[in-house]
Amino acid sequence: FCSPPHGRRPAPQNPQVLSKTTRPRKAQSQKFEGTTIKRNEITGEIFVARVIHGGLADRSGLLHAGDRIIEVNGFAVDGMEPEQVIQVVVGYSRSQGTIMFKVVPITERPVHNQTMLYVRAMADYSPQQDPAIPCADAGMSFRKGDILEIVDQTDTLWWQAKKLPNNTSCAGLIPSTNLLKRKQREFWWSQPYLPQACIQTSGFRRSMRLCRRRFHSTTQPSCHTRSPSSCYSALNSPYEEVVRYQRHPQDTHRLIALLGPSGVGVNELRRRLIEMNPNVFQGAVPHTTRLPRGYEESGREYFYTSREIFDNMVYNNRFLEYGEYKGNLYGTTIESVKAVLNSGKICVVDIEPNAIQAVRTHELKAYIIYVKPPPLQRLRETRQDSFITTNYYVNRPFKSEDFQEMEEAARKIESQFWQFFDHVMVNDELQDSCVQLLTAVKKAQDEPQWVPASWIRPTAES
Ligand SMILES: Nc1ncnc2c1ncn2[C@@H]1O[C@H](COP(=O)(O)OP(=O)(O)OP(=O)(O)O)[C@@H](O)[C@H]1O
Repeated sequence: FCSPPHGRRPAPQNPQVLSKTTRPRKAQSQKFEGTTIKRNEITGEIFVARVIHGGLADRSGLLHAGDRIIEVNGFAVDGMEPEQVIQVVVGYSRSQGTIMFKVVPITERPVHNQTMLYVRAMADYSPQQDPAIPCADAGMSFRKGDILEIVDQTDTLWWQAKKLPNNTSCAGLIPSTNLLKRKQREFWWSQPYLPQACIQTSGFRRSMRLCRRRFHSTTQPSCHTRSPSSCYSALNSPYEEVVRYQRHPQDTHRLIALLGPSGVGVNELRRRLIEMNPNVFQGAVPHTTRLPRGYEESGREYFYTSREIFDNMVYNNRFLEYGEYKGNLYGTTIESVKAVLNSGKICVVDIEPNAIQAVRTHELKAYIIYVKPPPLQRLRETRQDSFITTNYYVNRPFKSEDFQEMEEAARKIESQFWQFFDHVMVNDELQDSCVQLLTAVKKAQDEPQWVPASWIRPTAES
């Protein structure tokens, strides 16, 4: 039982007496009864505010939202505070094990004709830190990226949901989309203005420009992505509707997008995956405005184009991401990725976080794998014989600062983009990581996955 402060008065009908036999040890939990109650402030009458999906009251089918509670074990509850009613219920269930409610059922029960809805949480939520929740104990916390099954949307403000994989039969309260948006808006306005709030990537991956990024104001490359608002905004929808999707063997493969902090090894992993089986995996050939070198062939290392054509392609939104490095433009087009997918191979790309929105589309159906660095000590041990390439040095040994920088970048990426990751792997031992990656890629192609509903039922926006 749990008690929100106020309530409307529903129309009463004939009183009924319902009894429940309970086990005393569970009596202190609101899940025990699985309802919340409220008091009509004018009449002092006590009503069932909501019945928690899967809770005891719901399973018994005896109590419904809007029912008026008159007595608990012969004890009249009119005029009492909801908290006092709860104490009475808890007291009786501890001492006697049996609780008898006398209720006046609501005349018109709300019709539950909604279909089951699954969503991916795009924000974190903790009922314990939400003073507005009608009952914190009945609330359900979630982290961004969690898949939630919405089981009841009758209340416009507070929905009932279960977290998947389903390890509990009883639902919890979560804020509705509108309510959570309102909370996010209020939070957003209460924050000081931060011009650099989005992750500022210094360039784009080595695989595209074949030279490692390094922060330096004069040579710092700029990076752009296809989506106009590439930074995930707090004002976007807090829940994304998802559906279970399994690729049909005749469909093109899902794009595999690897992402991680600079130097963590996404390019190495991508390269090894393709090398392991070039008949199955392939990268997308990027475009560049730089001149071809002696051994290079157009369409193999790069597609070489003039700046004018490149600009035109940017204007026509043909790039997933593009950027400038040392005076030359580089970019990966959607067509280049599609060409690999249409050839029947699995396209593997490494992307900057800002390109996430551009690959999460109906046509590419990207499966995003986040490559996380291992703890500092393991980084030191595993990267002893490895080299990084910077703007100043080609292949110099890793330094402590590189590892710290990698950890810091990982923290920022995770805090901003975790909800978009379909799979997270730690790049510790390289051999193990390759096996892990291969397994994840196979799963992405052959097993059912949660994907945005808009990919399957395309809307005007997708
Ligand atoms: N698990 C690992 N153990 C040891 N060395 C690794 C491991 N993973 C990657 N490396 C090495 O670390 C170096 C950096 O890797 P890589 O170039 O793939 O980084 P990256 O994530 O693509 O970053 P960037 O795109 O900025 O170059 C390479 O020399 C690579 O061989």
